[in-house]
Amino acid sequence: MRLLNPAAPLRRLYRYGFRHRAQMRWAVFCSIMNKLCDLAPEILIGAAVDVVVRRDQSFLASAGLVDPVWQVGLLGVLTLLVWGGESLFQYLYQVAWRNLAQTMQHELRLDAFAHVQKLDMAFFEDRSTGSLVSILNDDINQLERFLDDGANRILQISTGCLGVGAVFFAIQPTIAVLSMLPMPFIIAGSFWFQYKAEPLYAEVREKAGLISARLANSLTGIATIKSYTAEDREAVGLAADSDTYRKANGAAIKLSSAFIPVVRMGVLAGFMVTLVYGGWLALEGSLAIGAYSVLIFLSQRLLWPLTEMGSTVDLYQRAMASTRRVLDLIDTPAPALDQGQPLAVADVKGDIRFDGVSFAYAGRDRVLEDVSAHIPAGTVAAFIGTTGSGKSTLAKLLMRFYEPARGQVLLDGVPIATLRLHDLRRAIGFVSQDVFLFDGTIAENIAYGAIGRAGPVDAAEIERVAKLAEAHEFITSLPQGYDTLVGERGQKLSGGQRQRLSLARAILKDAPILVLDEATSAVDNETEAAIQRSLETIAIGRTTLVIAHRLTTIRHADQVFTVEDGRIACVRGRVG
Ligand SMILES: Nc1ncnc2c1ncn2[C@@H]1O[C@H](COP(=O)(O)OP(=O)(O)OP(=O)(O)O)[C@@H](O)[C@H]1O
Repeated sequence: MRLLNPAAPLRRLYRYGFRHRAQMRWAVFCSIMNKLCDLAPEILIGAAVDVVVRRDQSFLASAGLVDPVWQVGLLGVLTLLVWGGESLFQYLYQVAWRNLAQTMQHELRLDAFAHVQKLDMAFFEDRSTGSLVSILNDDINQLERFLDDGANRILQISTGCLGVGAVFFAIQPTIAVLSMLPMPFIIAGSFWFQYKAEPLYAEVREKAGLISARLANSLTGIATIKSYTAEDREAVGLAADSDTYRKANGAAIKLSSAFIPVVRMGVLAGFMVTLVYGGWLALEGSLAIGAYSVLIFLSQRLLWPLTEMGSTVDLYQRAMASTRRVLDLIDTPAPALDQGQPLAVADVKGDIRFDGVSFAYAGRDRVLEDVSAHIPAGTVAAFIGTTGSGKSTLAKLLMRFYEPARGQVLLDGVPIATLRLHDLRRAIGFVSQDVFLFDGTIAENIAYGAIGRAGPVDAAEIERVAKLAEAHEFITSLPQGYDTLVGERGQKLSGGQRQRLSLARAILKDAPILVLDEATSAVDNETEAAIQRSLETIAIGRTTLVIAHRLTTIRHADQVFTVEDGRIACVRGRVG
């Protein structure tokens, strides 16, 4: 049962690529035809020897073509045809396999990425970005390497064995049986190798993922590394990870390198039988010289390709270890974004109710305990409280990044758990505590807020929301203005500038609910006061949740909820 396991990812891959089966069959056909054409010259050489030695007694003569000159002529034409056929099918199979590899790689990458985007937050918290990038990129590339060449090689080796075996049996069954005796051992050896190599390659891929994770982590935190002069420490960390990768590969290399010499000894045994026993038969006159030369040439073609089995199986194992990782990722259950009750954003009033909500992050103690809060439509609610008390968690539950363990969150009286996830999120403009900007221009980052909206966003609208977020002034003072590139994660901007762009983006979204989690914590008092004035206008007609530490931020709130240790400790009315 265990030995069948290595084929499982291949079967899964086949099922995955089933829609391309016509292309796969064509590629398989071309590979087989190429191999058959490739084997034919040896038979033609044998026939040529047969013609010149036995002339009008030759095999071709017995087939009806008596004149040796015509026999040689026919062999010439056949040689031309099979060489032409070999070249043609080589071209065709290469194009077919490579295109198939490109198509499947492209689709796998897109499907895997689309699926990863749907997975819930807890999934990402348990994995590093680097290791996911390694699956989405390196592992998918491994698959391309196998489909480019490995699949064709496996087919050609099998075709070679079957084709040559058939000719052997037709010419001299005893030699066929004897020379093929090592084959079961070689095939069993290949399975044994697969069995041994599978966990080794799985480990190699896992270690490769760890290196990617470390590199991504270190490069993201480069400023911290520099400020703590921790370059050497990071280099040591990478050296350790790289070393475990090297060692994991070392174990695989040891195994795969032993495979070819062992196979070669089996091959040699088969070849010796053909050479020596066939020679004796030819000397005795019971085997024609032409047939003997065909057997000698073909035994090479039969057995030597088996030495390639090692590298092919090696390539296969590496590819399957990667395929397993990619397909496992695709098979990870994800919440359905488009299931549930539809919600038209235009119909959302914005009445929010937390009803006896309790929640704990996976493996942690309770963060929220029986939280109940009602935020009527169109009002501003502020959440204050000590750091780590659970304020952001409330906002995340409203966004349904997580599901409560007990209780429920309701929007306009409907439990949000029953709503279509995408619709719910479209109804909320969310400025999270850790601002994230994409590598692109300022205008592109603001325009992100209009995704999903019909029609393009014009420059005037971007400018309008930037003004409301008090960002217009600093943007226009930059040499490229709205076309300024913000750098990865917006690192070419200050913290306060990033926050204002993130706010502008959320304002552009124009959602009936606005959640501001420490949205102005990094701007100065004067700018914040200006933003507050804008927010007062923006808040009209929508429900606003403000999470803040500064009292000035929540001055105009209709209600203030104080969160302490995961509970609502106090509710007050308007403070401003
Ligand atoms: N993804 C997570 N996994 C596990 N624990 C988490 C996670 N996010 C937050 N926590 C924990 O949950 C608790 C509440 O966090 P939360 O971010 O809601 O606090 P907060 O009140 O918004 O704090 P702050 O005012 O510092 O922003 C904290 O103890 C935190 O350590």
